[in-house]
Amino acid sequence: MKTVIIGSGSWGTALAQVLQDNHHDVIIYGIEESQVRDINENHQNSVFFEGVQLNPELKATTDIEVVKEADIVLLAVPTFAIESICQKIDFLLTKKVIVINVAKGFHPETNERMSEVIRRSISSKHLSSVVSLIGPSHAEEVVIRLLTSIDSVSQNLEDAKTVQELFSNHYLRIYTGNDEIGSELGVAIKNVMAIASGIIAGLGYQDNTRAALITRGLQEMIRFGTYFGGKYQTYIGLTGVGDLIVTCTSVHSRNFEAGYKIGKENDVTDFFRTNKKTVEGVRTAKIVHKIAKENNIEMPICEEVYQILYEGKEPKTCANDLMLRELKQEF
Ligand SMILES: NC(=O)C1=CN([C@@H]2O[C@H](COP(=O)(O)OP(=O)(O)OC[C@H]3O[C@@H](n4cnc5c(N)ncnc54)[C@H](O)[C@@H]3O)[C@@H](O)[C@H]2O)C=CC1
Ligand SMILES: O=C(CO)COP(=O)(O)O
Repeated sequence: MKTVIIGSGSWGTALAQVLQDNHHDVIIYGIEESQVRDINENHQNSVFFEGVQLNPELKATTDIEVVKEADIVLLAVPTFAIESICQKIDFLLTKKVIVINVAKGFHPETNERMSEVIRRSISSKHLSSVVSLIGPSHAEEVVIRLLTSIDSVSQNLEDAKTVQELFSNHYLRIYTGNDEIGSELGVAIKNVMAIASGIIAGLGYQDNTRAALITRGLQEMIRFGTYFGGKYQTYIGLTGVGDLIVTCTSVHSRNFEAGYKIGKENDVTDFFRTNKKTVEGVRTAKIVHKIAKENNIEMPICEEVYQILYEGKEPKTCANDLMLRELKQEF
């Protein structure tokens, strides 16, 4: 089975290396010629992983026609690019493929989850099923083969198992699941919580505050996810609390890093002026704000992050408002 990974960024490269380590037939398609050359000639992707030597067998190409040979296509591009890349490959696919999604967030205009976008954008004659391969996994750790566990989630459990077997090895353990809604909503919203976690760290708060944020953030994820049909159980798993912990506490998290800068400066202006990284939680905060409002779902932490990012509210004031809002029973 041949897998084509679309996207030569950090996660696409790390996951391609997993398949190469597992001796599967895999190639990366990238639009950045310099990254593709770096992988092929230097066995590095130095923009993302400074000083890391990749599996020397790993290959990349700038030729999109390579998807014609694919049995499995893994989309490792940011959420905003998923629809356009699906439309592009749909013209080229010659048979039914499993499409693996790893992006975390929503379509920027329609607010659909990633699996929904993919099913709408690739014709059924080319799509066997969509599998989301998601969970607590910083590419920086997977690429140096540090022990990691994530979920292979699909409405089609057989295809989820195929993906589980393909990627599992001594440093990456994959579980299967079929709660597509709960899992995809969980990994999207945790990015907003990671921004919040960075903000409180930037403001100078410490461990008590972070523990409170993670716990109450999880409650918001459960409230939102179960409202739309996600299972409660999913939120005590890898795509719930697991991914929430890793992004709220890790130095690798770009969402945390963004929040930290905003908290430290007590202002969002410079972040928007300078940021060039993929920080999915920024767009997700806007979408969650809209959906929560329309459906009357209480999301106080997400709402404060939205206010900071889009309404110019001062982070210090947000922290204060969260502490002093109406007192509640915990459950
Ligand atoms: N980096 C990580 O540790 C993890 C990332 N993710 C998710 O994976 C998704 C991708 O993120 P990263 O790889 O981290 O981002 P990245 O910023 O490291 O790389 C994104 C790559 O996508 C490419 N790209 C953008 N538009 C494209 C298009 N139309 N066609 C082909 N390539 C295109 C860019 O050239 C870049 O190489 C995000 O939704 C992220 O939340 C999920 C788990 C872990
Ligand atoms: O999703 C991730 C880890 O599970 C990556 O997090 P960041 O996008 O914040 O770097």
